[in-house]
Amino acid sequence: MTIRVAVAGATGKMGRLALELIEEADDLELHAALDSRSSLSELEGADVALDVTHPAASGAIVEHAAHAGVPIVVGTSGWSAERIAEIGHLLRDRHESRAVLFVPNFSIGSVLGSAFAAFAAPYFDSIEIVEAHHAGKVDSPSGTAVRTAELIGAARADAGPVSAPHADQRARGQLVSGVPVHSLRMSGLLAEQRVVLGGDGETLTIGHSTISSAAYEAGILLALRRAPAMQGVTVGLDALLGLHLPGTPR
Ligand SMILES: NC(=O)C1=CN([C@@H]2O[C@H](COP(=O)(O)OP(=O)(O)OC[C@H]3O[C@@H](n4cnc5c(N)ncnc54)[C@H](OP(=O)(O)O)[C@@H]3O)[C@@H](O)[C@H]2O)C=CC1
Ligand SMILES: O=C(O)C1=N[C@H](C(=O)O)C[C@H](O)C1
Repeated sequence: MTIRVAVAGATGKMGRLALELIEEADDLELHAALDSRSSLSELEGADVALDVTHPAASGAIVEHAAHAGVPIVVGTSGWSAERIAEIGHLLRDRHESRAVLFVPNFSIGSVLGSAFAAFAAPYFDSIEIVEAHHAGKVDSPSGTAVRTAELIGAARADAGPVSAPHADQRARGQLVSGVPVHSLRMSGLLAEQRVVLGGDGETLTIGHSTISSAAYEAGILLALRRAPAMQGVTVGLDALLGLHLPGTPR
């Protein structure tokens, strides 16, 4: 069966990548390609939508897809846990069961890096995240860093909060789930993240570098193929990869 995909953000870097993947895949077909001037009604009738736009635009796109009964994969960053929870309420209020799949990072290596950090988190009281992105990225901290910090917080439900001394000083980063996150925006790179975990006499560093957008291809395809059969709000590719992270519902 062919899956008809509507791409919001089709003129952007991620959108153009998605169009190439859809063109090459036998089981995917382009339903609509939207840019900032398009009517959101173009999403309607698709088997699945992909949102890779801008944090300021993503909310309306997700809500339109939800109202139209179109499952949607949300790659756009800048979604907080609170806003994601609001989408869950919206779906429940409307008795709408179609999937809204938020994917903070389509890179399988990045998903694994965040998972490894969650597995290690209960064993180290000091944990900080340093993420670095290209200068064009408008949101900070990155969606990946927010997701990683939330997973660390969940994994430490029994161990207690991370030790983050002097966190009231701006240079100590932004606390997300109690984890200090430090954001760099600069030329010369695409996306990197380091999670540094400190214990007695040792540190453990879990690092991931995105060298090219090819890193996102497998995750985009996985999400587009699986979302049409999913239900409700899901965050991250972890469950789709069979990863069961500590402190998260099975
Ligand atoms: N989840 C993941 O793995 C990844 C997520 N991202 C995220 O994906 C998003 C897109 O990134 P990228 O492709 O690099 O961005 P680009 O700036 O290259 O493209 C943005 C796209 O969004 C469209 N757009 C911008 N503003 C609006 C609006 N108000 N309404 C509707 N469409 C709009 C643009 O259309 P127009 O041409 O008309 O301006 C363009 O098609 C970002 O949030 C980024 O952080 C990025 C990489 C990986
Ligand atoms: O804007 C980007 O480039 C990226 N955004 C996502 C994020 O906020 O984590 C994913 C990846 O890091 C690239």
